[in-house]
Amino acid sequence: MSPWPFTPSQPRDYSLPNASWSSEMQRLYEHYNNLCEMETEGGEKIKGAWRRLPSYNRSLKYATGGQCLSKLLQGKARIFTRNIEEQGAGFEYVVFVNKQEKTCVCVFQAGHLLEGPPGHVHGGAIATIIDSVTGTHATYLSGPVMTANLTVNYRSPIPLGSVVLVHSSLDKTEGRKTFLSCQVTSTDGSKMHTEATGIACLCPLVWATSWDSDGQSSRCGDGSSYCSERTAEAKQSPWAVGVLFECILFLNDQFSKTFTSH
Ligand SMILES: CCCCCCCC/C=C\CCCCCCCC(=O)SCCNC(=O)CCNC(=O)[C@H](O)C(C)(C)COP(=O)(O)OP(=O)(O)OC[C@H]1O[C@@H](n2cnc3c(N)ncnc32)[C@H](O)[C@@H]1OP(=O)(O)O
Repeated sequence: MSPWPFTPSQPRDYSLPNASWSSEMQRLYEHYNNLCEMETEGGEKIKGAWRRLPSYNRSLKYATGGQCLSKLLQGKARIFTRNIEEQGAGFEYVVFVNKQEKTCVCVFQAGHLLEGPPGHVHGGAIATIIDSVTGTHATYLSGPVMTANLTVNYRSPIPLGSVVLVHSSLDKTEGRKTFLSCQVTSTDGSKMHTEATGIACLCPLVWATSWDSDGQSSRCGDGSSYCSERTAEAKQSPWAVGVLFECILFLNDQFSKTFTSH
């Protein structure tokens, strides 16, 4: 037993296979997982182009937020796509990212609780998985973001219980904004189910704190008054500096837990 009473228990990683996964889901998981590790001619294992991102049912329990921040946090909060206990009933998915190509793919199996039209997946559930994938992809590329815009075109219905691929790709970055495109296709790529575009906006605090002491931004360098105003505001009041500091620690912690730990 740990001598430190606040050591968090190891959270369940929902991106790993479970008994509800169909053979197609399992096959695609293994396909992308194999691309995460390569074998050299000498038989040595090295990192591949792809990475599997772990996924948890809550973001805050495992955070190291301080006193001010913890007052703002919701103890009962759960990640929307991971809040159904029954395996296979809701969103079963795993996200892989390709750093070099700046692309991202999610293998998604839609459970029976996601029904919209009879026997098919609800449009809101489809938008949710797209938002989660593009949001995760943008966070991986740019840092913690909020979705500012999501435009969805539904092309053909997704049968309930089926497995589909959700592809996300980077179109461009512009200041605080990351522009992404997303397609939901059948697993053999022959059928287009849904197409979407989205704009993810870097969280204001992270943006503001990316300014150096000389007022130059490490991210945009366009002299935006937004950033310098926020930084100046934060510097004026001591409590704000505390909260700001805790938020930076928290975001940094979330980011590293999600994207750099395995
Ligand atoms: C807390 C983060 C924790 C991160 C943890 C990381 C771990 C990741 C782990 C697991 C990932 C799970 C993944 C889930 C992902 C889900 C994502 C969501 O569903 S987010 C919820 C839905 N989204 C909202 O509720 C946003 C509500 N909107 C806002 O808060 C603001 O509007 C915000 C922050 C988006 C922008 O507001 P402003 O006041 O900061 O800045 P302004 O000046 O208004 O906009 C900045 C730029 O963006 C453009 N912009 C804003 N909204 C736009 C829009 N709708 N369309 C086009 N452009 C827009 C503006 O024109 C401006 O552009 P110019 O810099 O001037 O070029």
